[in-house]
Amino acid sequence: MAALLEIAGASKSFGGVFAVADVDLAVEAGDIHCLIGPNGAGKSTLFKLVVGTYPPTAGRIVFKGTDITQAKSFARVAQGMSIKLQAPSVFKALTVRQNLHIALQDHVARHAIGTEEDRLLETLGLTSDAHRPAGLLSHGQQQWLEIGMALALRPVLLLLDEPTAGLSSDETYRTGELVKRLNAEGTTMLIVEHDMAFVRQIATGVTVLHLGRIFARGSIDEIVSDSRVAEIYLGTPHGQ
Ligand SMILES: Nc1ncnc2c1ncn2[C@@H]1O[C@H](COP(=O)(O)OP(=O)(O)OP(=O)(O)O)[C@@H](O)[C@H]1O
Repeated sequence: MAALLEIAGASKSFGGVFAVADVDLAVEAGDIHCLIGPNGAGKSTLFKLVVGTYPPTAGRIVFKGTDITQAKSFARVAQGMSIKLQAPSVFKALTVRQNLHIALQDHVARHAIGTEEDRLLETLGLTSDAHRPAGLLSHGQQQWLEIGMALALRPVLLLLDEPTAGLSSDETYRTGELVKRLNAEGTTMLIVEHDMAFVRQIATGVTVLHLGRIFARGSIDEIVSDSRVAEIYLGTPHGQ
């Protein structure tokens, strides 16, 4: 069976400099696939090709068997793709429930919104915070709320860009448990991440990008025991 997401020979150049070069990557339904690599490796650019921020310079992106290489972002979302970007963008003055309401109102029948809000609050562990302004939540809780807003679309593929950035180790662990719970409920994930303990907690497969190209791929154990991978991290702020 074809992969849920297939990236084939994808490249993206900015003024002749390749940020992503000839990348092949398949994400199977049910995967939690983590994309790692040193600063400037091309992770964010590859993500942007998947979500349609811009088209690739070359190559193809196929989602659920449909070529979406030239499709606009909204069309990709309509087909079941959802993304949570790194920078939090919750409405801080509104309550947690109101934030979820806004995310849900275009996707769920009006009479079912309350039930869906309750379900998401429970999933996110935010039931007791439902009536608090989102701006008063901890940074971790705001990240979870944003994941909840991305889930309002009931995506089959959820893309998370560094979901643990700025989180405490406890919040990071809880984010990992949330990711695994969502995956068990049927959401496939592609996650850009730097925190290797988090990657170990969640990943079913790992791809390492370096200088825009696929450098290594495998299980987390294969990746962390690969001395070539250790070498490309040496001297970077994210050295593990
Ligand atoms: N819009 C752009 N215009 C020009 N160059 C860009 C643009 N976006 C990315 N680049 C370059 O492409 C390369 C890859 O950048 P990218 O942000 O994709 O890497 P990354 O792996 O996400 O890095 P980080 O972990 O630091 O976020 C870098 O050299 C970057 O400077």
